[in-house]
Amino acid sequence: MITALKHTFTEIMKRALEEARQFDKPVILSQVKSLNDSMNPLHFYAAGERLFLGERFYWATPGSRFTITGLGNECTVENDSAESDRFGRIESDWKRFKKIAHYEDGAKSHIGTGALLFGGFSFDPHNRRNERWNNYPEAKFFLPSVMLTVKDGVSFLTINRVIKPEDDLESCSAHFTTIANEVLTGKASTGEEYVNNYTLKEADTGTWLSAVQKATDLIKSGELDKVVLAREVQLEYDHKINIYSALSKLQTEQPTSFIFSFENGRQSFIGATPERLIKKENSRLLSTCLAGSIKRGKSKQEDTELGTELLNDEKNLIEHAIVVKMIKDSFEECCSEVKVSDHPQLLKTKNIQHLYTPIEGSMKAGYSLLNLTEKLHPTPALGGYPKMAAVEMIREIEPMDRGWYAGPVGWLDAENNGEFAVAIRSGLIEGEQATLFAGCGIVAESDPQMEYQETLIKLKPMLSALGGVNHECK
Ligand SMILES: C=C(O[C@H]1C=CC=C(C(=O)O)[C@@H]1O)C(=O)O
Ligand SMILES: [Mg+2]
Repeated sequence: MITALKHTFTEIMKRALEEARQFDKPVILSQVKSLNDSMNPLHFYAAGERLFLGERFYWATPGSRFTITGLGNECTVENDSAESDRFGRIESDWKRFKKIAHYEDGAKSHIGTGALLFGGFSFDPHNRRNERWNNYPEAKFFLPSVMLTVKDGVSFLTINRVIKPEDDLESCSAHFTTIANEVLTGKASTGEEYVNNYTLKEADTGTWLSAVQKATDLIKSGELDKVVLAREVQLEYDHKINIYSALSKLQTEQPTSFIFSFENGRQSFIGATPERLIKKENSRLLSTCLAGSIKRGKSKQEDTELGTELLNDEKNLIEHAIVVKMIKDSFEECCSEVKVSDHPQLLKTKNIQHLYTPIEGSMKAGYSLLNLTEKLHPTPALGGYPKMAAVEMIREIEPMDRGWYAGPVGWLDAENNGEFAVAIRSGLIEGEQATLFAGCGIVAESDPQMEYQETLIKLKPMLSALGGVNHECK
């Protein structure tokens, strides 16, 4: 529970220290201020490089209406459990912390301020591991040292400290003062603008096409209804990739998507995903069924015609309906007042149009955000249907390790409100190298070459953000 008290911050710190000593357990103390001048969240991210390189995150909802930017890591909540309890363990480890928040300068408790965890989950803990994902375990979250939350143009600064029984008042107090001084005066270094010289490698294209063919055969023989198969491409630059510049481009070019970055040591996992998995605001739950795709038109008229074609295309409608059914069934189990429309709409991003059905409900007692995340993941937009058969088929025939691609990425706060998106249209970046991922829902009517073309469109947002928009994959 967050406790907001009208005491001076020193008194609150003393109380947090006493509690830590009395129960011999760390206490999270959060100081939240509302800022008079709004801050640019990406500049804040860039300014954090000097002190917090390797421990930063960024999250922006479509249109940047809500952003959280975290710097530093007060504590990591993680597990490498291959069992289904990896979600529940994050929740119980997080609940175990006593949290005390102090809201200053008229700031009130807002969802997404105060103590908050940001991170994500891998797609499939049972899949083989590629060593590039070594620092991304099955579940990993950071409690930032300092965080900027911007909601509808209003900025809040949260400073967190994990207070341990052996801490003293002076060092705690110095932590809050130093961080506030550093981040409010720090200058953003946005890095070098680069000329994009890179080479692109597509691994296993033939293997992927055969996998799609095999999947359609198995679907036709009745083994399952749908499976999502993904592939990866590797980019090698002649300079270090500028993450700030990539995030800025994603933000400008993909305004209908969630923009995220999880910087973890020397690697950053970033992307612009149009697909929300789950959002919880008090008892209100929202999810998005997004599956079925077509390219954008070159003219307005062609774009509308393509959209109409998608809305009436049987193969894509089947791909979409399987997702709606699964999410609706899960919502009906966990929610009252489930609302879902009978027909999909179109969701357009810069490069692609999708079939889109939002779904909402009022969460029943006994469920939680991470509960729902576990229940939904992977939806048939990322895994397939039935779930287990699809995930097993992916393990068997997809020629790669997805790591965190297509897994849930997002945040939860002290009240267990929060939001997760599915980490598609994404890439893992380290130094001069990037690995980008894209997948497609395969149903009986799928044609391998058409699905391959669909992956090319899905790679475009990240290729463009990294400066390679005109590259045509083979
Ligand atoms: C798996 C991906 O997209 C999913 C989300 C929307 C549409 C999809 C499709 O039409 O195939 C995919 O299910 C991806 O972008 O890597
Ligand atoms: Mg598709």
